[in-house]
Amino acid sequence: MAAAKPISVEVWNPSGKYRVVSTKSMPGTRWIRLLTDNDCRLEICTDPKTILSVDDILALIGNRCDGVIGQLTEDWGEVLFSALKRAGGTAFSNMAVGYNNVDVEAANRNGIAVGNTPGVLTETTAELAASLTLAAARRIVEADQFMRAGLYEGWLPHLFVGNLLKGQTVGVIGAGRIGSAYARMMIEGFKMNLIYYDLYQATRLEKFVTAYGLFLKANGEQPVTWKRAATMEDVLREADVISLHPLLDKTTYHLINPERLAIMKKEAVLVNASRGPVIDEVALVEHLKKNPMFRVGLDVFEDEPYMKPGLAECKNAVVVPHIASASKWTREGMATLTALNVLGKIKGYPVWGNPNQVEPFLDENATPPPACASIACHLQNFRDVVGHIQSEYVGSDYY
Ligand SMILES: NC(=O)c1ccc[n+]([C@@H]2O[C@H](COP(=O)([O-])OP(=O)(O)OC[C@H]3O[C@@H](n4cnc5c(N)ncnc54)[C@H](O)[C@@H]3O)[C@@H](O)[C@H]2O)c1
Ligand SMILES: O=C(O)[C@H](O)CO
Repeated sequence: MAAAKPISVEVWNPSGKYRVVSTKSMPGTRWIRLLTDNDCRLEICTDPKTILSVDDILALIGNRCDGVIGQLTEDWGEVLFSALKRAGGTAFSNMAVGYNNVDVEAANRNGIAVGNTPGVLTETTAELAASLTLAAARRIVEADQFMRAGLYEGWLPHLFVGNLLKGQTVGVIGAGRIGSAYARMMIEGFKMNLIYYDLYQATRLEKFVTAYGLFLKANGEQPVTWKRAATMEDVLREADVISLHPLLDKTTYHLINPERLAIMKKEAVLVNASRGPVIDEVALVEHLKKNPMFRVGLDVFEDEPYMKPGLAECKNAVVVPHIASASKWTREGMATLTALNVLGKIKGYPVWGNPNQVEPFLDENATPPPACASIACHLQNFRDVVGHIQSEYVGSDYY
């Protein structure tokens, strides 16, 4: 096999015993300190390419590498995991909670633990989903463009009329950590009623809505209500706003398809901050064109970084470039968790007991616990991944 092309890196703590590679520079410095203070030589890729190819990453792994911090845009399969194993590596962490870019079986075959970053991005991502909901419902982007184009001539009764959220129904598909956080924001913030669909019951979320409903009633206001839908179609038929928060797997690929779009309300708002392929984007573009009152807010796209033809021209779509977890605190925390996942595995630490409670790892003023913060897939601990890592925490009771 031809030697892989060298790729530029920035080296920290050159004499460190363990070699850790990060395929990207990440926000903050704590993650760097945690690794270098623990005898790691850290190499951060400085190649300006946005998405590294498998060959680029092979070059980074080289002949000796203990662990890699990678990105959701990279294709982590047999080629990379077997190379990492040959280089003596045991640890990989995705800088993301979702790891649909990772072939966990290949990682398992090669004895590589796979880490992810749950919890630290829950509120940040839910807040972006809420922002997209408001932007789509109240036509913020269209109105902004109108202003900047110098078209505003004065207040008019029909100008950019949108949807009121109060008293309407918010539908959540995938009421896990982020879906539940989003639901709470929309219910508490806008007094919306909830209908949700998940494989598991979101008991804590249900209790929250019940208690909030009682509070409103006691104060002479219309109480909010909740319903766990028996089918996804029930959510799509009943909700005025629908936000998608499941993981991407075979069961959620093209979950929103032409048939399901057809049963949604003509003036519904659909939001996606999960993964692009959860929506059949070609069908969505058709639907947007035929139904100008139907609006979407999209953070993710089927063929990122591209949009399907026609989407960019749809005025009833608000589109942002996969920035849902992009708050400073969250991105720095994600970097910390990925570093601690890799470091913990290299040091032989146990897997942290609850991947939904990662706060002890994020305290800047304390030494993190001697544990792998969140390992989604591990040779001796291949407990879920397909059945889902958080299977011990089912009931979606994270939030
Ligand atoms: N846009 C972004 O930047 C961004 C940021 C964070 C997370 N995400 C995506 O959001 C996803 C969810 O993250 P999370 O932390 O809330 O995960 P989570 O595991 O807490 O929640 C996922 C929920 O989806 C449910 N689910 C699985 N299959 C389903 C199905 N077929 N139908 C209905 N529900 C189903 C699960 O039971 C679970 O409750 C991630 O996997 C990731 O892909 C995107
Ligand atoms: O899965 C994730 O974490 C996001 O897509 C990036 O934050």
